[in-house]
Amino acid sequence: KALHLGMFEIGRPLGKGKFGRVYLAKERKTGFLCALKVLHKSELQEGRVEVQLRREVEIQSNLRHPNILRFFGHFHDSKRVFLIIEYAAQGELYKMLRKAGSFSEPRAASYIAQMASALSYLHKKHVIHRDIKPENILVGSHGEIKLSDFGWSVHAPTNRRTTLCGTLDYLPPEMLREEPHGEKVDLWSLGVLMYEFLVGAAPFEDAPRETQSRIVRLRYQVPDFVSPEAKDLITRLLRLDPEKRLPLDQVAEHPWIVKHCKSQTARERNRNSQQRE
Ligand SMILES: O=C(Cc1cc(-c2ccc3c(-c4nc5ccccc5[nH]4)n[nH]c3c2)n[nH]1)Nc1cccc(F)c1
Repeated sequence: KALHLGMFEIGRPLGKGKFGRVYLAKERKTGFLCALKVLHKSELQEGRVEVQLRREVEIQSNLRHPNILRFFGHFHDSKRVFLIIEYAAQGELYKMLRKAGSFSEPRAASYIAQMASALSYLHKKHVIHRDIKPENILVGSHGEIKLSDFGWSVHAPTNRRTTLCGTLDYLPPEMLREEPHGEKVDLWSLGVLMYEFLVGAAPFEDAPRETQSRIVRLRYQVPDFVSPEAKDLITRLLRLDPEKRLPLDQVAEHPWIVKHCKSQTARERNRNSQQRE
C-alpha cells in the first residue's frame, strides 16, 4: 500500500539519532503508534550514508523477533526519507540504568536472556550487531527489551571499514586491533553489558587510551557484591580469544540465567494458576 506522511499524525520528538530525528507518530486510520525517523536526503548524500542506510533497511526488513525493534517500512518525499520503526513504549534502557545505578541480578538476568535470544536469532541470519550497549536498547510496553540501531551491523565475516565513533568500552580486542572479526564480537559486548547492568559502570571504563590497554590485557575486576554465578558468566564471555567465549545456547542454559529466569516463568505460572482458582 502507498505510504506517505499524510497517513501519520506526528507527535513529540523521541530522540535525536546521529543521522536523523525520531518522532512519535500515529497512523490516522488505525491509531497505531510508531517511531518515525526522518532523514534529510541532503545529509545522506553528503554523509555518503546512503549505502549504509540501504543496507540497514535491507537487514532490518526481514528481521522478526520480539527482542529486536521492528522495522515496518519506509517512504520518501522530495527532501526527506522516512523510516517507520516500532515504538518502544517504556523508552531507553540506559536512562533506566543511570537512574537505578545498577540492576538487580534477577532483572539483569532477564535482560541478558532476552539479549541472548535476540543475538542467537541475528547470528543464525549471519548478521553481527557490533554495537551492543545500553544506549542501543529500548524497552517495550511489557518491560521487554528491544535491540536497536543496526547502524553498524553487517553480514559476517567482515573487517570494519569506517572509523569507530563513540565509546570504546564495548569493543572486543579483535576490533581494537582491526583484525577480521565474526559474530563472537557480540558475545564480548554481551559480557560488557552484563557487567554494566550489575555494577553500574563498564568493566574497562577509563580514559580512552587506558580503556584500550585494559581491554587487550583483559584487566578488569568484578566487585564482591556480584554473585559467584554472575561472575562466572561474565568471565566466560570476556575472553580475549573469540573462540573461547561461551556460545549463546550455553549462555541461555547458564546456572545464573536458569536460576533467575526459570523461577521467573515458574512465578508467572503460579500467578496465572492462582488467578484461575
Ligand atoms: O535508524 C534506526 C535506529 C533508530 C531507532 C530509533 C528509535 C529511537 C527511539 C524510539 C522509541 C522510543 N520510545 C520512547 C518512549 C519514551 C521515551 C523515549 C522513547 N523512544 N521507540 N522506538 C524508537 C526508535 N532511532 N534510531 N533504525 C533503523 C531501522 C530500520 C532501518 C533503518 F535504516 C534504520
